[in-house]
Amino acid sequence: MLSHHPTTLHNLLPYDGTVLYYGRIMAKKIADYYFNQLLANIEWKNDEAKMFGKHYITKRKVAWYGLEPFEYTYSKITKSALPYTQELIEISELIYRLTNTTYNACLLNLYHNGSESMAWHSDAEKMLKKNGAIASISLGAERKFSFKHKETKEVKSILLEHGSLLIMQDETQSHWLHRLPPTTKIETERINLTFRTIIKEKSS
Ligand SMILES: O=C(O)CCC(=O)C(=O)O
Ligand SMILES: [Fe+2]
Repeated sequence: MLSHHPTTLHNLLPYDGTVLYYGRIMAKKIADYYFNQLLANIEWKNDEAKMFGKHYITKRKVAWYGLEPFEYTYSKITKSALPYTQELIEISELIYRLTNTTYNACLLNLYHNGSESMAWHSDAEKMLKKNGAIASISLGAERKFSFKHKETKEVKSILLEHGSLLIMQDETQSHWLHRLPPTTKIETERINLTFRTIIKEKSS
């Protein structure tokens, strides 16, 4: 079920990148189903980070899955991807049907409530395909999501609905930061899936 025809999608960003919000791409019942399945079946771990020689553990939980056991380094911690679960296979097929784009890995985040957030960053790690698209699926609590231009500091925000799809593509990661701001208004969980394309390192 596609709520918006692709030709009616408009770019949320005024320049230097493309962010397309597809809105809710599945019925509420289906979104509820995936939320519950992912909550139960994903190997959620507390995110760890090393900064200035200190070791931090976040309340937010994360998981890393892929079509191959890709190693992914974020917050200076390297993890090997687990094989896609049935739900990840189905959701990636749904994204393919809507956008005609494929991905080979998925980073998952579990925010227990509005106090858990993600700080300003861009997803431009070396192992990610340069200017490759990132497909973001949101399930559970509706949260605000913001973009900030690295030079002009212009901010654009959007509400990410239950069962929705957002695509970040083109130069977005080079010119814009994004974040999931904390909020005191949300007391329930949100799951986010970002499908990405990992490039294999050339063997020398
Ligand atoms: O939770 C979100 O919507 C965004 C997560 C994100 O930006 C990331 O995992 O890189
Ligand atoms: Fe991100």
